[in-house]
Amino acid sequence: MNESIGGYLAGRVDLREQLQHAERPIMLAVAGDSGSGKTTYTHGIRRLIGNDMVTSIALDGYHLEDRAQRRISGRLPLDPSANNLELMHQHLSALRRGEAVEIPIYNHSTGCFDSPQIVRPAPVVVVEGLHALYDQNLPLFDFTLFVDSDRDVKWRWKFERDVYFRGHNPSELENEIQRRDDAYKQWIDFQKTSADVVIKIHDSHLSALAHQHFDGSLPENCYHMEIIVSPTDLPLPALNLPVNLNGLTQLDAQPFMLASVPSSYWGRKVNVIHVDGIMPSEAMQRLEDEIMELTGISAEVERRSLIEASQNSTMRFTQSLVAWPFLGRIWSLLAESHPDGNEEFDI
Ligand SMILES: Nc1ncnc2c1ncn2[C@@H]1O[C@H](COP(=O)(O)OP(=O)(O)OP(=O)(O)O)[C@@H](O)[C@H]1O
Ligand SMILES: O=C(CO)[C@H](O)[C@H](O)COP(=O)(O)O
Repeated sequence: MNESIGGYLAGRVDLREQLQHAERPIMLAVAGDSGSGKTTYTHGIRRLIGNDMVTSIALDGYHLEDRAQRRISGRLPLDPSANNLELMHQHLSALRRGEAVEIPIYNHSTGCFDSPQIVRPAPVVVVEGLHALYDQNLPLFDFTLFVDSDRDVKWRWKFERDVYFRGHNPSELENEIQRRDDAYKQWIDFQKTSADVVIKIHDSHLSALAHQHFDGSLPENCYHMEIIVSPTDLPLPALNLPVNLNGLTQLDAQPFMLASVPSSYWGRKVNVIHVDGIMPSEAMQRLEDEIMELTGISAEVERRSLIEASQNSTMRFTQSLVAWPFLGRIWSLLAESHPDGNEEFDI
């Protein structure tokens, strides 16, 4: 497989074209707590492959109770027995076979279930949910992610979003958030041990690295992110990140850190990529251009990049770091079946 991916990429095959002719969809699963950033951190995948190539499924539709029923029963949605995991598995299996499925929909604005919706799988299916990486589902996925935000960060995001956009009562939410801590440890957290990539998000560490006094200024939404990836020997193409070294010594130098640390994580060898501060936006743009060049979807992507220009460059960088090993997995699946990249592939 490793030799063939080089030949495959050398053939400069249009990734989108190949995915459209695939026998079955590529299945990506993202697990993590509510408000941890699952949708946010898979955004790079949508951006770099094209939204039209991706179907997203939220597993919240498989809750057995709506918000009002949960208020009475006292059950939390994190409890696996409060979800129809069997139906979820059947539906995910059908999607993997490329079949359309009528999936249940939970509406967070109303706290009620909407009518089920027919979902036809696009070439890439992104499955997001609390229990996405439960054992029975793992064989269905080609790539798995777990988003592991620090408690304080996660609850800050969740509280703000749930109160302003999901109509939650602040004091009820405060109560629920306390109760969710133990449930998270019991039923959700362990899924990180089987994920291909784990994203950890903490408040920025940069000021702690300063001598005597931190003199920089960090924007409000500045985080220290760790991307934990299993090292690969896939001969993926070089990706260059041009950083202007001169910029590091200028008066207006912005605080930024990038580090790669080989480590162990739950008995596995991993590389931990640390990102913190403000990534220079030209460097980010050049990196995205390189990825776009490789995936051959530039026109499509450029249009969307404009729409997303408001996102900060460090966030986009992290999204690309998450998307890159996923693209590597797709390339290796394609190469495995058709090293010359010319025929319909059968994965
Ligand atoms: N890096 C970030 N900076 C600022 N806000 C963020 C960041 N990541 C996520 N958020 C905010 O946190 C909230 C939750 O993020 P997101 O929707 O990605 O989480 P989720 O895990 O998909 O949530 P759920 O499963 O509950 O729908 C959003 O309002 C989002 O804007
Ligand atoms: O853990 C969750 C997954 O997102 C939500 O709390 C669950 O889906 C219920 O939603 P809501 O709190 O909006 O009623």
